[in-house]
Formats: sequence, structure tokens, C-alpha cells
Amino acid sequence: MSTIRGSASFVWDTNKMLGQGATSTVYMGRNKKTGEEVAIKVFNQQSYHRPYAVQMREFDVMKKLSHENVVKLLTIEEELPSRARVIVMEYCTHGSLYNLLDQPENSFGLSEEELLNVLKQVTAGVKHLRDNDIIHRDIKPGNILRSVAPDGTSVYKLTDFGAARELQQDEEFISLYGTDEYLHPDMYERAVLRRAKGQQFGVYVDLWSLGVTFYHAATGNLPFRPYGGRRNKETMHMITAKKEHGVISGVQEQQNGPIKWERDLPPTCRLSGGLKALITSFLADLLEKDPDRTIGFDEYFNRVDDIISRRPYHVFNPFSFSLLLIYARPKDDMSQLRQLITDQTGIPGGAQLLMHEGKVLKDESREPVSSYIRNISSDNPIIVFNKLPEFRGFFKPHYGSFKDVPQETNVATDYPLAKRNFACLHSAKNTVKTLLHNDMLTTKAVKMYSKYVHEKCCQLENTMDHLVRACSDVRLWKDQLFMSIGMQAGMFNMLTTSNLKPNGIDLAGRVNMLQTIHKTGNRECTQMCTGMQSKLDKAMALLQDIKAGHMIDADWDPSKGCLPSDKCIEKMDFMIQRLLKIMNSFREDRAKQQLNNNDEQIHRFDKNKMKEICVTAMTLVDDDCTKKALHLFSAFKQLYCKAVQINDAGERLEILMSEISHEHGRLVNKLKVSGKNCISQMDVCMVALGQSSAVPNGDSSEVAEITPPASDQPSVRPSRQERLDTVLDSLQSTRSSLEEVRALITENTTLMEKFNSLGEPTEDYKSWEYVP
Ligand SMILES: Nc1ncnc2c1ncn2[C@@H]1O[C@H](COP(=O)(O)OP(=O)(O)OP(=O)(O)O)[C@@H](O)[C@H]1O
Repeated sequence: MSTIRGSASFVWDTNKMLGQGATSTVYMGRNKKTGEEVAIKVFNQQSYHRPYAVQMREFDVMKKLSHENVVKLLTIEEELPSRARVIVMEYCTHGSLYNLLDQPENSFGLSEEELLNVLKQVTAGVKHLRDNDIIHRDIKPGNILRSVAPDGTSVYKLTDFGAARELQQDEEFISLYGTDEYLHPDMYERAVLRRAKGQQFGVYVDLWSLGVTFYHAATGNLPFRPYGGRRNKETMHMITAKKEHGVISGVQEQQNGPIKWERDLPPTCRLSGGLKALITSFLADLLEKDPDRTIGFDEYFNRVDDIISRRPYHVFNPFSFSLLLIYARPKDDMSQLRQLITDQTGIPGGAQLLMHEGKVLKDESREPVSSYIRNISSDNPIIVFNKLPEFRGFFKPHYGSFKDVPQETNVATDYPLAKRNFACLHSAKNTVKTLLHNDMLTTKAVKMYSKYVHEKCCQLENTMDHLVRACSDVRLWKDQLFMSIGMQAGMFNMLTTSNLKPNGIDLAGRVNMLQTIHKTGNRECTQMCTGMQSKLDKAMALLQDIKAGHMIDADWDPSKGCLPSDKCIEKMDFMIQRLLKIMNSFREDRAKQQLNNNDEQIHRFDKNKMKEICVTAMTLVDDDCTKKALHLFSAFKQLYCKAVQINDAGERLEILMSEISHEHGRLVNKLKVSGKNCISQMDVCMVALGQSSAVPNGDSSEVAEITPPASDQPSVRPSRQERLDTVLDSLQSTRSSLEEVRALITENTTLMEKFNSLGEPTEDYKSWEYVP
């Protein structure tokens, strides 16, 4: 009999079945004119037992909908010659989400990226339904179809509107639909247990089903699993109806055994800690029976929006050997990013040193981090260093556990056993990948930190050079200044004993003052110089220590951990290929049910091989990769503790240099003030002397005689004007030398400013401020 069927415009082969449900079989078909591939839903006899209005509802609902994440209705035609109505839909090329979850590599749930994709697209489809006041009532992975876009990304589409109907937000319905494991407990009680007759349900039943679907997608398992599965109906209902708020899974492992309640996703789940934290509370709210605590659709859409709008930042934490994903909101700034890092690492914001591509990330900007932190990936993550050398336990990813392989052949159970171990092997490969990646990132962290310490050391050395120069200069100027002040005091003293006393000037008072400045100022400044020098000596010694140990990565050996050249991933791939062959052959054996001697023999060999593969894989992960990663981790710990000592010494040196800089500033100020005072004294005096030069020769009533210094030479007594000029010249030259010293001090201030700006490259230098 021919297997070809057709309608007016489409043709399909009943041998090319895409899937089968309770009410229909879906075939792959083609448009007769264009050859376009389509999916044809052909209803079975069972479906016609439903009321006519219900039969029509699927068509009506599909006609109303048009969205990228909802399977598109192409047309409704009649099969010829039966005239039974068939639905012609767009063909989704890659099966359903259920098929994807059934693949062994997804046995412990989808990857992070794929889960976010499912969350985003399924929610967009549900939103379109809600916008059209439609509830689905049978949301489950089998009713979420998958196509692949040209760029390789999955496109998910809601399908099967056989149970859907129009329902406003606050309306209720009585008829029962859905699939056992995904049913809201109230619906389950009514539909499966046939109790609580007459109870009405609202749109919230879709939210529960979405919760179960997302849990399934995140973990590869159903959240509520009574012992014996679907058949154990009472326990199933008990688990869902009695679970406490916040519990997201309940599993019964033995007959009539206790229920293992969980509030977290299982450790085998492939999601990052960051996403797990967001998803867990979201799932807890979806899987909530208490009407006072359930969330509505608006809240559901907001929560999903919040999750998918976040930007993931890869952050490597070498202190726990883990690569984290930090989900920051679009507007989060640096301090908020730090807080999110604290949430996952326990490292307080103030103790975090964040580095990316060798540079320290600074906190100055209040701008969203998304506007300036770019180019972050798992290979190029932000690295968080803890300024305090505190370590968390080594993080080892879980890969589940291989199931024991019994000797005896059992064709019925050997295939699921192989499938389970195949899934575990995939998970083990992911663990190997993670360990290798974290080994590489640890080495990257070491190199980065080492370079940071080295650069800091060079800066310290540079700064120290400037400081030494500045201090020796200021010492020199101090000597020159006080020499000039001394000369000035001598000059004024000479005037007091001469007859060239300038009018209205208390020369004796000034001499006194200058002598005090000279004596006490000089003493104080010399003391300051001595104090500065002793600090400088200490700083030099500290710098020498830092320089001796600052190449912290000199002995770092990356081969303590695994290297790509060890080919661990390739080894896992090889085992995966071998186990895949065995698994496929076990599937064929299961279909045969009875094996001939030859097949039986091969089956037994394969089983031994499977056992061998499991043992080899476990040895590779646990004894090789994990142990090596642990070695590398402890080498990092040792190195970091040493690095912290150097860093501490650097910080102490910075404090010391800051103190020296401060003292230098004080000294410069003191010299500047002294110099300025002396110059103004001198100016007043010179003006007065200039006036006194107008006094006529021989008039000694107002201006005293200058007594010339004693000399062995017979003295020719100079004229009064000559003597006055000599005094003025001396004063002038003393003034110039004071001016010079003042200029040098000012120059020194400029030098110190320059020197302060040299401290800029690291944030620790911010405290380094020259306060004149
Ligand atoms: N458009 C499509 N493209 C590809 N495969 C499809 C398509 N529609 C349905 N299928 C496949 O056919 C299966 C059955 O389809 P569907 O769920 O619509 O039938 P049903 O009889 O209403 O099922 P249920 O028992 O869930 O009510 C799906 O799980 C899927 O594998």
C-alpha cells in the first residue's frame, strides 16, 4: 500500500514521521508547487472524540498567532480523499527541546548560553500568547520545537495548541489538559488523581509548567521524581503539593523512602554560579503552589527581562581556582560590579584588585561598566586578586558518577546503562576542559600579578630617585639660604655700629631677629634634614629588599598543572567516540531482544570495554587532571603569599616616601618663608639707606659713621658716599643671592610636583599628595 498522502497543495509520506502525540501524528511534507518542506499534523481517531468546539480551537488559536517563537500555521487543508482536516505548519528542522535534552551531552542540562536562549525565546512566545489572551496548558520540552538559524543559533518555537484556549488573566477554566510531570499540583489532583472535582484553574498553571520545563532544561532532569516515576501518582502529588516554599526539587530514591528536598540546583548542573543564583530564586517562585506567593505573568516577564538583559562578565578567581560569570545589570557601575563579585567570591570590595589585560580597573567612573569594560571572554577574563592572602577551597566541578557495569549481559538495561555512562563521560570531558582552562588562567593570573608587582617596583625606584635628588637639593639650598641670612645679619650689625644708620629703622631689632632666624631656623631646618635623611636611608634599604624579590614568577612552572600539549581533551574525545559506538550497538541489541552467540560475545566484549573506558576516564579526571590542578593551585598560594609580602613592603615604602615627601614640603615652605622675610627686611633697609645717601657729606647728626674693619694697610679714609655705596653693594649682592636661593626653592617645589605626578599609574599612589 502506498505511503504517500496528499491534500490540494501538499503531499507527505507516512514513513516520514516527525513525531506523534496523543491526538495526532506529524509528518514531513512538501508543497506540491514549490517543493517547500512543511510539517503536516494529521489527527487520529482519538481526536475526533473530543467535542467539536475543542477540535476547532487549535485551528482558531493558531490562526490568531504570528510570532517568531510560535510555530507558524501555513494553512489548514483537507486530506484527500478522506477530507479530514490537516494542519500545515512551518517545518522545524531540529526536533524539540525534549530531543535536545535527551542527547547524552545534555544529560546534566543545557549549557549556559543555550539555557538563556531557551528562557528568552520561550518567554517571548509565551508573551505573544498572553498578549492574545491565550493560555497554552501543555507547556513542556516536547512542545517547544527547535530550528537552527543560518548563524547556527537555536530558534525555539511553541507548538501544540491542542490544549490551548482563550483565557483572560483573571478567568478560570475547568477542563483538564497537560502532561503529568509538568502539571500544576491542583490540575494534577483533578486530572490524574481524579479528585477535587469542580475546582477551577487560572492562567497560573502555565507558569508552573514553565517552571518544570526550565528546571528540566537547566538540569536534564525533572524536578519532582517519585520512586517508580509516573506510576507513583500519590507520591507525585504529595511532593508537589506539600513541598515548602523555596524548594525546587523533591526526589524519592527508594520505594516509600523519604523525599530529598533541594533548594539549589544540583552540583552536576552546567550553569555558572552567577546564573544559578538568578535562576534558583526564579524557579522557586514559578514552582509555587501557594496563591499568596505565586507570581503573575507581569512579574514573570519582568524577572526574565532582568535575567536576559544582564551582561555576563567572566571573572577568574585564582583564590578558589574558578572562572565565574558575573551577571551585571546594564546600568551597574564599578562599585556594583564589585559587590556582585563579593557575592560570589566573598572578597570584600575594598580588598579586590581587579585586573584586565594587565591593567588595574579603577573605580573612578560612575559610568556603567558596560560602557568602558570591553573585550571580556572566558579566555580573556577580569582577574580578581585578594589584597589579603585569603584562599577559599579549591573548586572542582562535579561530573556525576559512572554507574557500575555488571558482568552479566542484559540487553534491556545495558543500553540505558551505556547512555548514562556516556552522559557522564561528556560531563567528565567538561570537567577536564574546565580544569585545563583554569590551569591556564592561573598561569595568566601569575604573569599578570607578577608584571604588576614589577611595574610597581620600577615606579617606586623611579620615585625614589626623584626623592633622593629633591632631598639633596633642599639640603644644599638650606645651607645657602642660611649663609645669606648670616651675611645679612652681619651686614645689619655693621650698620648698627656705623654712622650710616638708615632713618626710622630699628637696626638692632632687625639684627636680633635675623640672628634668631639664622640660629633657630638653621638648627630646626638642619634637624629636619637629618630626620629626612634617616627616613631616606630606611626607604633605600626597603627598596633594595623589594628589588631582590620582585620577579615573583621567576620559578613559576605552568607544567605543574595540565597543558594543552598533554592532550587531555583529545583523550576524552577518543573515549567518547569509543563509548558512542558501544552505546549505539547496545541500542541495536536492545531492539533485537534475543542475541545470537556471536552478538552475545561481541556484546560482552563491548561491556568490558565500557568498564575500561569508565575507569580510564575517572583516572584521567581524578588522578591526573584534578591532582595536577591542585598542585598548581597550591603553588599559586605559595607564590601569592610571597608576592603579598613584597607588596606589603612596597606599601610600607610608599608610606615612608609619602612621609619624606611631606617633610620635604614642610622644609621647602620654611625655607621659602625665611627667604621671603629676609628679602623684605633687606628691601626696607635698602630704601632707607638710599634715602640716607642724600644726606650731605660731613653731616653726622642723623647717620652714624661706619667703622671700617681693622686692616694692616695704612687706611685711606673713604669718602662718606663711597662708604655708603659699599654698604649698598653688599646688601644688593646678599639680596641677589637670597633671590637666587628663593628661585631655586621655587624650582624645587616644581620638581616635587613633577615627582608627585610620577606616582599616578597605580591607585595606591592616590594617597601620595604633596601638601605645601
Ligand atoms: N512543525 C513541526 N515541525 C517539526 N516537528 C513537529 C512539528 N510539529 C510537531 N512536530 C513533532 O510532532 C510531535 C507531536 O506534535 P504535537 O505535540 O503537536 O502533537 P499532539 O498530538 O498534539 O501531542 P500531545 O500528545 O502533546 O498533545 C512533536 O513533539 C514534534 O516532535
